[in-house]
Amino acid sequence: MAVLDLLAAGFRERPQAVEDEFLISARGRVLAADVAAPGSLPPFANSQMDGYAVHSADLATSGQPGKRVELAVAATIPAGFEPPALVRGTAAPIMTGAMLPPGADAVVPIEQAVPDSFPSAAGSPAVEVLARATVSLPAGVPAGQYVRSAGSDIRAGDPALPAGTVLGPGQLGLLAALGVDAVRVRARPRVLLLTTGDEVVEPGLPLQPGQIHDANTTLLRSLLEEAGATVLRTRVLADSPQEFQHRLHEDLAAEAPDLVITSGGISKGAFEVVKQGLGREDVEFLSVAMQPGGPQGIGRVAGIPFLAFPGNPVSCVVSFEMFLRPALGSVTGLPRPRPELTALLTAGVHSPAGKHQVRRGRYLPPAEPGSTGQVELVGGPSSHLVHALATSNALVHLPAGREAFPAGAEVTVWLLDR
Ligand SMILES: Nc1nc2c(c(=O)[nH]1)N[C@H]1C(S)=C(S)[C@@H](COP(=O)(O)OP(=O)(O)OC[C@H]3O[C@@H](n4cnc5c(N)ncnc54)[C@H](O)[C@@H]3O)O[C@H]1N2
Ligand code: MOO
Repeated sequence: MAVLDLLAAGFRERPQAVEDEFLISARGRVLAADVAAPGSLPPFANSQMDGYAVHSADLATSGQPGKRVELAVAATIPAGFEPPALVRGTAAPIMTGAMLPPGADAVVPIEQAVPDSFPSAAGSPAVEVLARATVSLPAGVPAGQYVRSAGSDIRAGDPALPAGTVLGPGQLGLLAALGVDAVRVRARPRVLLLTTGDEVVEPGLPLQPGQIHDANTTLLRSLLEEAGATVLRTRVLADSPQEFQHRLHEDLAAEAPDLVITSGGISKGAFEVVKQGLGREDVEFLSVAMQPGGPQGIGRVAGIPFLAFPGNPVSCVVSFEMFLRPALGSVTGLPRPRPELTALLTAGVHSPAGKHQVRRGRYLPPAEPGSTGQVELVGGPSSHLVHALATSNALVHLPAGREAFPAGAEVTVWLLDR
């Protein structure tokens, strides 16, 4: 809740909370305003089949079923042309998607005609091909048969998509069909992501003794982007509080983000760069009764929302999922991609009584739909276990106030792989 208040206030204060995005790069974005259809779909009555456009009255039933009618063949109507009116007593070869000629009110598929195929159009001028004297068609064709009438999908001016719609392929396809090439979407929260630690080295660079590769930047960037935020800048900063403070203020002055996230440097050691560097800022460092993700920092730096996550990679993930993802969802309008289920533990486990422990696990769906699945814990509770994280598909909640969870105990899991 504190994180949501912090983020929502900051995001609302930002002048550009919406932006225009071309359709081609709008997948996954959230519509900021209702979109009304600028035109109808289909825009004109057209044929649903390759066949003959007819006046249904010319094929009115006047005898037994199976009766056929011979009609004179009119000029062919390919897709993409505006045809002349259909003369009574004639049938015009028409292709799927081609505009129905004025007067025609039905289409007979080519399969029901005699002959039941069109001559090849290769090399012929489009509208003059397929000249044939007459065609035999079945009688008793109802008006409207195989006609896709104008506006039968959506009418001009009708609501197409409401504000708040998440733009997936179907929604983007509709907008494209309507001729819309850009949409107003909610702006993405912009994040400055700082990782700290003298021991932390970018992936790809060699390690000296005592050093480790930076997992947190990649983990947190991926989580942020998946949750609809954009990362303005990332940095790996050394354990110098002065340099940390200097760089942070420099970055904030260059381009103000909506949120700053740091990882590391906030617990009880001698070199807690974030804690020491922000001594005079409006940031509170606290200990949450959660494991991993116990040490946390929250506040504002130069008025900008600020969160400090602990340095262990799994602590970052758990902090993100518990505190930041719900708050980000509220400001972006994106749904939470973490289904919450109940599952039965495959083996018993102990958890510290005073803490909400979040373990990693593999969720196994139930054999019978409607019954409860199982979850098998992967790795131990320690927050450095990135391999265990990578081979898990769920976070497993062991709530505070209970120490023993026997095999078969019901627990809440959040699925990670959706
Ligand atoms: N005496 C105490 N020691 C510790 C406590 C405590 O309460 N008392 N809390 C422990 C817990 S829990 C955590 S979590 C960590 C949090 O410490 P910091 O936030 O200060 O993080 P660091 O010390 O900088 O790093 C912790 C750990 O994570 C590794 N790390 C840091 N950054 C990265 C990165 N970008 N990629 C991969 N790994 C990273 C770092 O090397 C450390 O191993 O404190 C405990 N200690
Ligand atoms: O709380 Mo720490 O985040 O266990 O690793």
